[in-house]
Amino acid sequence: MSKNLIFRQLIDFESFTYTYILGCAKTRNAVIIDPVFEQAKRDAKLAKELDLNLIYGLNTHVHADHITGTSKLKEFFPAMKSGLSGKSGGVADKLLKQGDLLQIGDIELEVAETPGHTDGCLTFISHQLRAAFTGDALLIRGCGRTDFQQGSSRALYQSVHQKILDVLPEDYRILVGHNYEGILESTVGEEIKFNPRIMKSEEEFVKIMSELKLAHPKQIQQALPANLKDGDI
Ligand SMILES: N[C@@H](CCC(=O)N[C@@H](CSS)C(=O)NCC(=O)O)C(=O)O
Ligand SMILES: [Fe+2]
Repeated sequence: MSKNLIFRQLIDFESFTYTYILGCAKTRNAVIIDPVFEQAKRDAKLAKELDLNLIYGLNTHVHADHITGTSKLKEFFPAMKSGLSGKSGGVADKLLKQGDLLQIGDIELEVAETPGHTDGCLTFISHQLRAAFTGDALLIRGCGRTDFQQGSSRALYQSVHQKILDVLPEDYRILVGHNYEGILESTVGEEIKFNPRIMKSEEEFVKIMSELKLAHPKQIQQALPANLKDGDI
């Protein structure tokens, strides 16, 4: 990892959400990706202890299973700008799209649109960290469900292949939105070799996804309306 980067992964044990802080060691500016409302105090305390100034709070998508911490974090970092896909239907300080580059001190974060789990899913790519923050589009040995929020299995299949697995080097880290089995991260090469859903043909993938039959997330009724307003509850 580049010496100029500060990187932390945090977990919310209620929703098994991973939150990431990526900071520039020189300017001390930092971004937080997918923070959770109930963990905002913890995240802000850690950022301050690391002498980091959160300038962006990004959401990979409008989460269905927890309320985002982006609005709450502004109580601790009033100048922080939230970011969300312009195609999500939600509000944020910065509406992001394919190809946007976010500058965080000396760190650059590239925005890739990866719809399918929701129509406004984004993946954030850091070439300095050699990592992709995939949200729920690509999970470790899995992928996001496609049965609500304008989900589309075909769109997800194309997104994950065309924007992540077919184009990024095999050593790039895959930093996901959730893992329910305690696995922290993966790599592009590992997912190409072992992902049992996405490495099938598109037709097989569509069938697998239609047969998942998962229960809806417990917090979906509160989470969706709150997250469309940036977690401002
Ligand atoms: N049981 C959890 C929700 C589990 C779930 O639906 N996870 C989502 C990501 S959060 S939108 C998903 O896409 N899962 C795919 C999979 O294969 O597990 C709860 O009640 O919150
Ligand atoms: Fe999700």
